Amino acid sequence: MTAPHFWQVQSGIMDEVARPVGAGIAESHVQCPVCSQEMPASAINLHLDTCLQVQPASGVSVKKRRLSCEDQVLLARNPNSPSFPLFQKAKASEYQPEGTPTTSPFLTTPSPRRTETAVKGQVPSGAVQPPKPEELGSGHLPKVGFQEGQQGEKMLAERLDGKPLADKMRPCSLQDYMGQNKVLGENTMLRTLLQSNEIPSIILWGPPGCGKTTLAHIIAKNTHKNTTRFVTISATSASTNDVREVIKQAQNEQRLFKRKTILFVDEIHRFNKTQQDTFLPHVECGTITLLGATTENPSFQVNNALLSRCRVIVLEKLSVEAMEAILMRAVESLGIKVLSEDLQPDCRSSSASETPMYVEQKALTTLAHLCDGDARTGLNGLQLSVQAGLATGKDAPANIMVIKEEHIKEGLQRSHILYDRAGEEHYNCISALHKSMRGSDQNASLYWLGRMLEGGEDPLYVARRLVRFASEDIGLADPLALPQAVSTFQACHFIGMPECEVILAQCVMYLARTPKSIAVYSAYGKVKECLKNHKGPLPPVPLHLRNAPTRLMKDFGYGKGYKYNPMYSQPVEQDYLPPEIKGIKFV
Ligand SMILES: Nc1ncnc2c1ncn2[C@@H]1O[C@H](COP(=O)(O)OP(=O)(O)OP(=O)(O)O)[C@@H](O)[C@H]1O
Repeated sequence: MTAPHFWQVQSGIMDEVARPVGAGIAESHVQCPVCSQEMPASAINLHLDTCLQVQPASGVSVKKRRLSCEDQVLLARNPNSPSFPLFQKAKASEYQPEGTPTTSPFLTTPSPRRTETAVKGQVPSGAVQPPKPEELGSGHLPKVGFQEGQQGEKMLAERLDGKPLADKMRPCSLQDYMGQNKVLGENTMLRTLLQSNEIPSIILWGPPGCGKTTLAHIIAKNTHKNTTRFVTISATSASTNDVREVIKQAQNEQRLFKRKTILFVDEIHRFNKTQQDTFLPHVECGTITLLGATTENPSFQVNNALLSRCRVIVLEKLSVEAMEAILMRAVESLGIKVLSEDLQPDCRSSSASETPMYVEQKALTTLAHLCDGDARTGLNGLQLSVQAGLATGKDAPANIMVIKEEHIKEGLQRSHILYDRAGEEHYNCISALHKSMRGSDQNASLYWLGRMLEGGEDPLYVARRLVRFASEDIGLADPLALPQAVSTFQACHFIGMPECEVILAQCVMYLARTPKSIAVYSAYGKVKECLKNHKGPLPPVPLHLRNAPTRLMKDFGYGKGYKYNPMYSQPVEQDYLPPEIKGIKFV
């Protein structure tokens, strides 16, 4: 049986290889577009690899391309294996050393149409350009030697040009992936799975810059067999149609080429529930292995059904030690020398044309502390400092540039405080503030207040929480707390930031110091509980407690027998609760 022989022009989001439509139904046959030989659909992939190396098809340009890490790993394992990853994140593009043979037949320049229709934010892996200096990067930059003088300086500038240093330094292997020992150390579930090459669907949850995207790429590379391909999309830019297209392509790949798809969805929490639902059946049946990354608590942001089909791996902020190792690797790759405290820069080798660059060890340590476990912030801070050093380097004495602690601090001018006003950190910090005030710890209370305000929190949000606290945790132990908190809210409303920070601090200290009582809060809780648990219709309001504004109501007995307390000099014997719940105590 001969399969139809027209070439399907797929939408560009995933396509770089034209392939026969209709092939693959019950061991159908397809015709090789290069040598016209017919063969089972399952064999076309391997055949094309060999065939195209022998005789490239006319009209199919077999261009040399920068290989991604995935390709390199794949080729190292099996130089003849087909390789046509259909997505490649621009930021993950990797450096292909000159002269490395490219054996994949499908590494072609995409048609303009395909490029145009590419998923926003994605670069089809066929979008091949010769490597530009700013794109060089496979997690290791070629080192720059200062003995090359101004040329070395120029090369250093070029290395720093273009893509951010953090992207260029993205590790390709677990050896260069620092920290996260809790999830990647010996005998951890993830490491065992990686070793066994069997990867389930995973949600990587962690703060920005802790290495979620990087780890997903490493996982994909690790499992990259002939039978797997890696596709990435970002939930910030991909539409529902893009998701459907990815799934359709994954199904085709499964059906025609028996290849599974590992789909990396960055910022998966940005997809709405419907979009997340789209993945469900395909994750369930194994067409797609989902690797999702999120900075938000997945229990709130990821569909429960999807969550139950994935393992959640929690990544933490990178430790200072891990950050130091990451920075050191970048510094080495850039050819910058590290200056420990007792060492002086070596001027002897610098001629008038040379501008060697050094970085103080102390500056690196400070940067590792300041970037708050976010490797991207750390690497970009380093990049800025080096670039600033290069810009002013000409004036440096003896043509030596030393990056000092103060340069690093300037490079990190923006607030490095991690605080996501819309996300989990917002709730974590307000909870910490509430608990510190409850524990009457003024110091801690002020600290958490500062974390929020300096991170850009809305002061009125904090003020509203203080009003609530004044009642919930202080209540009648200090009835002045509530007016204090309400005044604070009003004052913040009048004045705004930054002036209102001291007003908030004053109120926080007052609330932390003052005595606490939850009597009101818990009593009202019991009332709610009583109403919720009441079986049958709620008891009517006793007649003597009812108001009787009309004659008819009076005739019905409303208000009858009510004892008006001010008329009595003695305490009045009277029931105020319905007889059905007489004697119940809330206080
Ligand atoms: N554990 C790590 N080891 C080495 N480098 C790392 C590590 N984590 C992050 N990096 C560096 O930081 C950069 C940013 O990391 P990555 O994109 O993986 O973070 P992320 O957690 O996905 O962040 P975001 O949530 O903001 O997308 C990487 O390109 C890499 O250079």
